[in-house]
Amino acid sequence: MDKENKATVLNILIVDDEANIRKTLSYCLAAEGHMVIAVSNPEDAVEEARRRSFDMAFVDLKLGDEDGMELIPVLLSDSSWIKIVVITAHASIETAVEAIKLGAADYIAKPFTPDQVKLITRRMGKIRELETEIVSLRENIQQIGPENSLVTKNPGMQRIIETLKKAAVSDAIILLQGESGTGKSIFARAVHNWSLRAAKPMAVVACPSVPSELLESEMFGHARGAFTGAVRDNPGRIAACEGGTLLLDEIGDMAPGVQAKLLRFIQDREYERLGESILRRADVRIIAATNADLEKKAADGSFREDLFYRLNVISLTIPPLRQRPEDILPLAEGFLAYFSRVNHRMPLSFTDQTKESLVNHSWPGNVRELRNAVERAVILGNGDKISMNDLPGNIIPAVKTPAIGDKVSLAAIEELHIRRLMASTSSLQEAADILGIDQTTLWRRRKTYGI
Ligand SMILES: Nc1ncnc2c1ncn2[C@@H]1O[C@H](COP(=O)(O)OP(=O)(O)OP(=O)(O)O)[C@@H](O)[C@H]1O
Repeated sequence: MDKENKATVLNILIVDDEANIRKTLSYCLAAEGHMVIAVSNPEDAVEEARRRSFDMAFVDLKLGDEDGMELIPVLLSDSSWIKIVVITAHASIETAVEAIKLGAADYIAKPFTPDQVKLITRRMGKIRELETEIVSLRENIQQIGPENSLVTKNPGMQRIIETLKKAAVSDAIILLQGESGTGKSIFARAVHNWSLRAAKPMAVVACPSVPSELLESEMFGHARGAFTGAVRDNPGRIAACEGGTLLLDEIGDMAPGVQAKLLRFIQDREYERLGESILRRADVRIIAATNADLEKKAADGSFREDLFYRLNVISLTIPPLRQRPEDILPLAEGFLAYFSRVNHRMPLSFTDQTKESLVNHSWPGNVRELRNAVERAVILGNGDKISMNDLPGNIIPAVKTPAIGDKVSLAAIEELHIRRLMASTSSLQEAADILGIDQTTLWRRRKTYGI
C-alpha cells in the first residue's frame, strides 16, 4: 500500500450492547490493523477510556436502558482528541445532529457495510494524523533556527551519534548528560525523529522552570478543582504525546514528589492525574536530560537512587565544545550562513584571525554561546567579513601563531600543527597518517594539549 492510502493505526473503542455488532465491527477494524477494545455498556466504556488512550470510538446511541448520547461528553472530557462516531439504528437526522452538537465527529446508520466502516475510520485517522502533526509542528516552531548539524569530525561525538541511532529504534530510556548548551535537546529531538515514533508527537517538559505542583500537573494532568486556578480538566503532556516521546529537561532539579510519580510511570506505564484517583495508562518513550551529575546526586540523596537506576539504561555524555575543537568552525559557519540569511545580509565570512580565535576560545557556554556570539556579530558587524571587533569581548584575539624557526618550544609548534591538521582532515586516521604516528600516539598528544 502506498503512503497516501495507508491507514493510520488507531486505538478504537466500540460501545454497543449487541454482541453481533461488536463482533462484526471488531473484525472489520482489526483486519485494517487497528487496536480494538469492545464493551457493552457505558460504565465499562468509561473504565476503558480512563485506562487507555483511544483515538476513536464507535458509540451506539441505544445501549439497552442506557443512553449512548450521555457518554459523548464524558469521553470527550477525558480525551478531548477522541473522534466519536455514533451508531444510530434508524438514520434519524435529529439524533445525529444532537450527537454532533455534543461533540461527536460523525454518525453511521445501522445496517452498515464494512466499506462504510473502513471509509469513516480512514477519514477519522487522517484527522488524528493531522492533529498530531500540528502538535509536533507547534513544538518544532519553538526550535526553529539554524539547521542542526549532527555532522561531526570528533570521534567521541561520532560514537555517541551511532549509539543514539541504534537506541532510537528501541523504547529504551535515554539519559543525556552534559554541560549546559552542548545540544542535549537537539540530540533528544534527533532520537525521536530516528525512532518508530517519529510520526507521533514529541513534548518537552522543563523541570526547573515550574514549581512542583505545576510540574506534576503539566506532566500528568489534573482534574478540575485539583488546586486553586485549576478551572478545567487538563490531560497533561504524557497524554498529549501518547505513542510519542517526552523529553524531561533538567531532570536533576525535579522535586521528590514528582520523581516518585515518574518512577511509577516508568515501571508500570500507569499514572493518575492530580486531584483524581483514576489509574490511566500511556505509551510514551522517556528521554531525560541533565547538566548535573545525576549519579552523584543519587549518591548524596538529592535524587532518588531507584529512579536514577531506571533512567541510567542508555546514558551518554555529550562532550563540551572545548573538547571537540574540530566542530567549532563547521558549527560557526552554519550559524553564520543562517543568521546572514535571516538578517537579510549578503553572505558573510570570518577573517582568518576570527577563525583562529573562535577555535582557541574555551566556550564555557558551549554551542549556545557560539551561536549567540555569531548572531551578535552578524547583527553588529559591518562589511562582508566578521572581524574580532564584532565578537564579544571575552573572546581573546588569537596571538600571532608561531612559525618554524621562531623562538618557541617544540611543544608549541607541535600543538598548533596538530590542531590545524585536525581541523582540515576528515578522520583521526587521516590526521595520524599525515603526522606519521599511530592513532594511540595521536590520542596521547591530544590529551596532553587538551585538543
Ligand atoms: N549540533 C548542533 N547544531 C546546531 N545547533 C546546535 C547544535 N547543538 C546545539 N545547538 C544549539 O545550541 C543551543 C543549545 O542547545 P540545547 O538547548 O540543545 O543544549 P542543552 O544541552 O539542552 O542545554 P541546557 O542544558 O541548557 O538545556 C540551541 O540554540 C541549539 O540550537
